[in-house]
Amino acid sequence: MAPKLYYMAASPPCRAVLMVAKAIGLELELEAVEFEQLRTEEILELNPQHTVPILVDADEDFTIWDSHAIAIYLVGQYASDDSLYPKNDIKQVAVINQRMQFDNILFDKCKAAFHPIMMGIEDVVSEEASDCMLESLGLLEVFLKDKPWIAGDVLTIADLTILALVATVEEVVFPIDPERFPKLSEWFNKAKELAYFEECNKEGLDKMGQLVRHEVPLI
Ligand SMILES: N[C@@H](CCC(=O)N[C@@H](CS)C(=O)NCC(=O)O)C(=O)O
Repeated sequence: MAPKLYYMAASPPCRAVLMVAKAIGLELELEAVEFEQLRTEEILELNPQHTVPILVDADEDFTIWDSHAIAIYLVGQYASDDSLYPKNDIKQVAVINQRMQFDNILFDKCKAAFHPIMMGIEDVVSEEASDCMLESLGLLEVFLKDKPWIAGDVLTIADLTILALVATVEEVVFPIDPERFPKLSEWFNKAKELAYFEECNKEGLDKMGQLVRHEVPLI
């Protein structure tokens, strides 16, 4: 039985997991959930933190949430090789984990920017929130200074988790300025060419754009 992913298309962490599954050629059973379902008994039983993505791998009697943890599990359990997360290379694992921890920080900054708009409290991303995002993008520029991918010489799950978020920033706030962020821009253009990028992100990016531009109500 295919592992089941509870997801929302608009959610960057969910899109990151979709990309990881595609990257390793794994078919998932997809269960789309709405925002207002997240605090139902069914979801809270799976994830008391009431967030998506959530992965239920019934064959393995295993449930896990958080996009980064799910990505590590899927690669370890189902990938034919471990290049996306080389678990025996402890230094590379440490760098990938550090980058994914940074992804959480960037996620919080994006949430601070988008949430007030999605909730109808503000109309546009505030200058302060925008500056915070720009500061984080600047750090990504530093990570990419001497290496082509976020955690080094090869594509890893850190690229895929950060990619889903950077694509969202580009869609709903501002384009990644190649003058200001040349390395990030180069990485982003290359990552968008991944065969599965469009398929995993298009619907969610469109939806996110509509949510932030008030074209559809959040709830
Ligand atoms: N660090 C988590 C973040 C997950 C997260 O916050 N997901 C949002 C959607 S983008 C969510 O489910 N929010 C609902 C809530 O917090 O109640 C991950 O990477 O999976």
